[in-house]
Amino acid sequence: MWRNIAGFSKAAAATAAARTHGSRRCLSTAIPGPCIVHKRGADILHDPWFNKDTGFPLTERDRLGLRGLLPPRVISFEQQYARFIESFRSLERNTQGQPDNVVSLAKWRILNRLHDRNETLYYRVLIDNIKDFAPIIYTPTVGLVCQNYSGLYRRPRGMYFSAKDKGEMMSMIYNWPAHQVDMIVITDGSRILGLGDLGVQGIGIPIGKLDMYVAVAGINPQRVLPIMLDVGTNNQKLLQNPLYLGLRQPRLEGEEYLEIVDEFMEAAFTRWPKAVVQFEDFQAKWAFETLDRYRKKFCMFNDDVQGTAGVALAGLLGTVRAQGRPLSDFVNQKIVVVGAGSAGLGVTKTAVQAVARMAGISFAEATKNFYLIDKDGLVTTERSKLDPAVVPFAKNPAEIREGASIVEVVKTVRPHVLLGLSGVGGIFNEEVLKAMRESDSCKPAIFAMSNPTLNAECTAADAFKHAGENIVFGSGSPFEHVQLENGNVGHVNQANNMYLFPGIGLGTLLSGARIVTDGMLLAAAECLASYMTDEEVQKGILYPSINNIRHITAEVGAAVLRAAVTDDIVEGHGDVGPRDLSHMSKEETVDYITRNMWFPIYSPLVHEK
Ligand SMILES: NC(=O)c1ccc[n+]([C@@H]2O[C@H](COP(=O)([O-])OP(=O)(O)OC[C@H]3O[C@@H](n4cnc5c(N)ncnc54)[C@H](O)[C@@H]3O)[C@@H](O)[C@H]2O)c1
Ligand SMILES: O=C(O)C[C@H](O)C(=O)O
Ligand SMILES: [Mg+2]
Repeated sequence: MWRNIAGFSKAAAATAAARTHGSRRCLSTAIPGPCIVHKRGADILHDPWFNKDTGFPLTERDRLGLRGLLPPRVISFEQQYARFIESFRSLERNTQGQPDNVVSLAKWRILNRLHDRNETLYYRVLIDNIKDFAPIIYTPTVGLVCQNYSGLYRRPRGMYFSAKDKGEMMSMIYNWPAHQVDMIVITDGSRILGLGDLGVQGIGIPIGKLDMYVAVAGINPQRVLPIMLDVGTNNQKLLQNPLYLGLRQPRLEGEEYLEIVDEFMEAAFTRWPKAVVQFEDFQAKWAFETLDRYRKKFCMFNDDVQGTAGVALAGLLGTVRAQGRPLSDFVNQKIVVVGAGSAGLGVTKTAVQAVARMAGISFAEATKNFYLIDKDGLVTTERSKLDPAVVPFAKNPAEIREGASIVEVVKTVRPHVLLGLSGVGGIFNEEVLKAMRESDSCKPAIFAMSNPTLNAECTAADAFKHAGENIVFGSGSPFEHVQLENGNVGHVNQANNMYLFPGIGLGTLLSGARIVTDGMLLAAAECLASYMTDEEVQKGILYPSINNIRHITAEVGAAVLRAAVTDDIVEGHGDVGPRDLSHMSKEETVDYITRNMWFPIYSPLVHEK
């Protein structure tokens, strides 16, 4: 058992993955409540939310005017499920030996077609097979999907607001057919994973993140909304592509840009005042600017800045535990962060704050053991035109020279941790990794957090091969565990914000918090950091298996909710008021959260005109 960084909450939650159920649209009951539908016949078959395909029982076929529109035999949900899994496995067999990209896109297509047809079955196969399917609907395949989006596009999903819609958004928002929206993920496509500016094609990211919200956090899929804010693109290849589906103009800048985002935020919160908005994959300058601009005004957070920071902090604390040292030793860890963008700066700032808090020193003093490297090398005070956001972390050039390379910094500093958020594949090369063998840590940690796979700073196999078999390893995209020469298995952690953003959104939503506070974000990180047992952490396992992600998400959601109560910003959710929330014990909060997580099962459909 260990105490967390703030020292106020208790350690490791049980890791047993409690399956969390909650019936469709009603709270968890053994028999699902009926679902009111305002359409009949073929219209129902074409609505993926209501459609049960061959699963419609005969009585429902009668009631809903479906008789004759389906083959006569009724197939059970379990049979439909098995049928889909079999077609997926057969696709795997039939594409063996084909290039990875071709196989990945084929898998994405088959899942996407199911999503378009039958949401209940889609989310059920996602939940039950999250380890296999997350890499398809999320990183890395989602990156490939975004790159090829204009060609893959078949039917719309989510909403598109473009620079041409200025002045119209307040009415456009009412075009969205669902009455209630709980979770919105928005991007402007300007920094999609490590793939750069993909313009309108970046819509794949909000779709993938919201799929995770449904599968992992149990957000009702009828209440999620992916948003693309198309303000143009600076990607010349896209601008020249005749099939490109976005605005063919350079990106708006300055006030013109902010006016578009302002207008969207006003429109969205006017229609759905209780929604939570997640900003995703905005280029650094707009990520920071919009976070500053909206975080006190709207219920929003930036996943790349804040979600990533929490996951990285949990990983950094886990690294200290993996060394067999007390958590208080975190203040002595030397940490090199490569990449000073929205993610790298968010991580560095949060980790420095944690050191300052633990050691009882100022933020400035706490930066001593942190080294920040960007595309021009080590950031020092000598650099001309220093970005104000990196100023607090700039080193004295007397310690190491301005612009020093990664390998130079690693050799000089002998860091405990080397963490990459640069978006540049392979920059933790053999020389850099070998230099980590001289680390002052008995268990050096390497986090290659950039996505997708080809943009990772190094592969898992190379990290264990060159940096040594005793390292702790984390990567943003999944890699296979590594068979080590010493007979052990080199564990690969997926250091990805997917372990936090679903719980942050869920806890915020179910508390009815007006805003997302630092206290809520810290609680999320602490919950993740304390989730693993000492025994697991000693083996280099810092995060739960993705198979347990629904469980950790409920725990994170509860931690976020309780922090919101502490910060006195909750307004309640549905029938549950702020007083009810504040009287819940920790266990009751987890129970409240899990009972409100949607779970895909067919409900009886009842037609109403
Ligand atoms: N694992 C996760 O959960 C997670 C979360 C957020 C972002 N990311 C990944 O992190 C990467 C960066 O995201 P971001 O939003 O910070 O991007 P960004 O564009 O804001 O920042 C990139 C940073 O990397 C630096 N850089 C570029 N080339 C470099 C080089 N050769 N050497 C050293 N530094 C270099 C840039 O100067 C910049 O500071 C992306 O690949 C993204 O997918 C991962
Ligand atoms: O999308 C991910 O997989 C993580 C992160 O948000 C990223 O931008 O890379
Ligand atoms: Mg992101």
